[in-house]
Amino acid sequence: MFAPEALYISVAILTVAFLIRRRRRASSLPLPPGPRGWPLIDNLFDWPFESAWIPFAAWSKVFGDIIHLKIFGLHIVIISSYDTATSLMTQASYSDRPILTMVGKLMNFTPSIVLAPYGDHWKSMRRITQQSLNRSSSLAFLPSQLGDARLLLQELLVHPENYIGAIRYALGKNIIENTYGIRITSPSSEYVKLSRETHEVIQNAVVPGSFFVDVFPALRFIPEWFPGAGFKRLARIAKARGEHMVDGAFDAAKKAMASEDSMVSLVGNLLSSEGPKEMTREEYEYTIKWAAGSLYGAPPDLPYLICSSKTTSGIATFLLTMVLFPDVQKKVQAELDAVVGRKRLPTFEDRASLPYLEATIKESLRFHPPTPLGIAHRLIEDDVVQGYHIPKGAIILPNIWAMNMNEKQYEHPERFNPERYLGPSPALESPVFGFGRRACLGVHYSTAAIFITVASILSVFDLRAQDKDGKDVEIEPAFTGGKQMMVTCLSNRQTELTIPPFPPHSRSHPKPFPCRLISRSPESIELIKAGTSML
Ligand code: HEM
Repeated sequence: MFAPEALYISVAILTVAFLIRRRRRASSLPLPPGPRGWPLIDNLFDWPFESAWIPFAAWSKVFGDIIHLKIFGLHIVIISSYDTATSLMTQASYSDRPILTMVGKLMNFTPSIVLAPYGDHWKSMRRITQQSLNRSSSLAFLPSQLGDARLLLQELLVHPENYIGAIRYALGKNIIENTYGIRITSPSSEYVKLSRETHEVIQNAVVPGSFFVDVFPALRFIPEWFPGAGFKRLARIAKARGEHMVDGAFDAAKKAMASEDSMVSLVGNLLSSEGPKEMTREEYEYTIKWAAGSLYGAPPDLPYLICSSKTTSGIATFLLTMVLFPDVQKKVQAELDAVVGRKRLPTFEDRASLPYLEATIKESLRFHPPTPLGIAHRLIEDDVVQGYHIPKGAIILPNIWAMNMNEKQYEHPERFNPERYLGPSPALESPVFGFGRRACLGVHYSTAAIFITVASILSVFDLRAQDKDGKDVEIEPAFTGGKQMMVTCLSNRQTELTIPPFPPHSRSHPKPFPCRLISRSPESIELIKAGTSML
């Protein structure tokens, strides 16, 4: 007679046997190839200090698309192939993040979406954020994005030299308003200031080598009064500011909902709904608070909290390419003039009729991605890939920059050529928004922001490679690079990072470059001045 118990037991035994065998088999296989290290310190001295994506790309030509490095026992795997990254990083086992000590544990930012480990809290935050940021829901943000682009033009008319600061403020204002429904009226508004102040203390904390706890996570247990334990004091201040920022903005959003001129916001919409049945109201509000806190902010260089910074980097690279390649700029403007004309400013309705501009945006993101090494994932269990053993706990870094420079994928990848995205068989879009279950949640929102910002600027301004006196200057394009990466990995050897796996400098943006914004005509100036009243 058939006994179901016997079947269950047999299946369980076979599964365990399979897993043990797989594990044994996996660990008997070779690790992926990579530079040969030294005893004990492994590849410590191989680790590139500057713009690591470039030497990693050169190694991939020698070792192949999967490179292995080890630093004090920590396995790091760098993937340079789009197909391999896509097939691996969509799997649940590749969807964890490294655990952080200073920023995550001591400063308490682990509950944010970007840092949260793969698990229930992260899944709930991701689900509710996706509800508001998916393709159709993000259409609700377009009117405010258009309004902020018009305000930006007015600011650029008065202070054209501060174009990066003005763009950063416009994007940050828009995120805070849409997330919390709190009205932001100037760069000195409370929640912009709070975000900047939190940023200041965290920024100090992530400077590599400043704190031994970066390298020895166990030091976090020493008391604050102990000589040399200044980092504990800093962590305490950052934690308090972070809590004030995340909790304070959440409470302000609740108050804003009750006010007469309340704005539609992500937090407001979520709080108005019941939430999932399996969650208590308290759990649901905690999830909303951290989901919102993860999107919050205006200042740059805080990629683990501040999403608008990557959009600013993307726009800065676009503007750089416009001054580097004036012929492309002329073509973009010719298209804008043909579709929008010179008597009004662009709107989102024009987007589908501006394929050359869309192609130029895609090409500038490919030309230099805002996060050339993505954001690190962490492997939850042993795996075998192309006959190599990838050990549990390995840090997985996708080399997006190398993928964008792959000759097999892109003809003359070093050339800036928007045409590759036009025609019947356009090139592959660069994976700048990351991979799999952890892929960027802001893709629709941020591509809309990039479109309306650059379309608005180019319809009324010419961008020239000139100094402030109007003298033409040669531009040698240069991008910020990633000094922190080694400290990141050092401190992560116990899978507890103090420096994030995506430290400030893993976000890369153009180094300051001369760029003069000159209004295209007297009519352009009138359009800018009338811009917001025409909405
Ligand atoms: C050009 C602009 C942007 C770029 C290039 C970008 C890129 C990325 C990348 C590479 C990741 C990591 C994906 C991975 O782990 O594989 C990421 C994660 C994320 N992004 Fe963006 N991002 C941008 C703008 C934004 C904006 C504006 C928002 C919010 C409105 C946002 C929200 C997020 C969130 C919440 C995550 C974490 C996802 C998770 O860990 O589950 N991003 N982004």
